[in-house]
Amino acid sequence: MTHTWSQRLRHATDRDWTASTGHRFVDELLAGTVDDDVLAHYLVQDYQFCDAFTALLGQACASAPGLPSRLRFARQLGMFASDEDTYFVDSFDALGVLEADRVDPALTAATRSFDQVMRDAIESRSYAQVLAVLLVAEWLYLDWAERADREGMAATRPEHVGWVDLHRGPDFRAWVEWLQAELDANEPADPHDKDAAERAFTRSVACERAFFDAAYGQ
Ligand SMILES: Cc1ncc(CN)c(N)n1
Repeated sequence: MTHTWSQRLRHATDRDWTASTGHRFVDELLAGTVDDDVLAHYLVQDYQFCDAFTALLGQACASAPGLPSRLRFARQLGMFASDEDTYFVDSFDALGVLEADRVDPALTAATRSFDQVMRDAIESRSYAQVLAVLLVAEWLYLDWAERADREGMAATRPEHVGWVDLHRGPDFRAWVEWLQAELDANEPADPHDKDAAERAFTRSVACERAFFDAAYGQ
């Protein structure tokens, strides 16, 4: 069976990928047992992740080869600015997160590393490098959130269920499948660009794992 470029990258990073989708944080989120301090810490860091992530979506829009792709990113940016931001604000309120931690928290090493990966991709302006990082961030999240469909979910609190629901369902799945097809359709002919995109993919998967670890202070 032949595999696409994105499938090969996914298999090459299986160790960090499955450690992320099967992470204790995901187990506890789905079970509804994640400690409030752990969740608050994770969400505070993730809100900062969202800054570079939004810029990355903007760069994808700019680097895309034409209007249909640009419009796809523009739609996703709109969703990100509405539904996802509302989730953060509501969850910060529910968890009693202080204003200073919402706007200017101390960043963990994991957050800084992921931020650097995203900013490197932005600076490259390479469509493949930008897509590689975006695809990991969305595909890996779809993969763990769909555990709720496969295994069921005991969680009921909006802070728990909301984070799962933002990363599953037909619209999010279609977005991830589109990103995957877009990366495969834009595999660079330039070996340096291709190599850099592969490194960006691999670094991103490692960052996802470290990001979950950091929620527990590891
Ligand atoms: C660390 C991380 N990775 C991915 C996602 C999903 N966009 C996220 N919100 N945070």
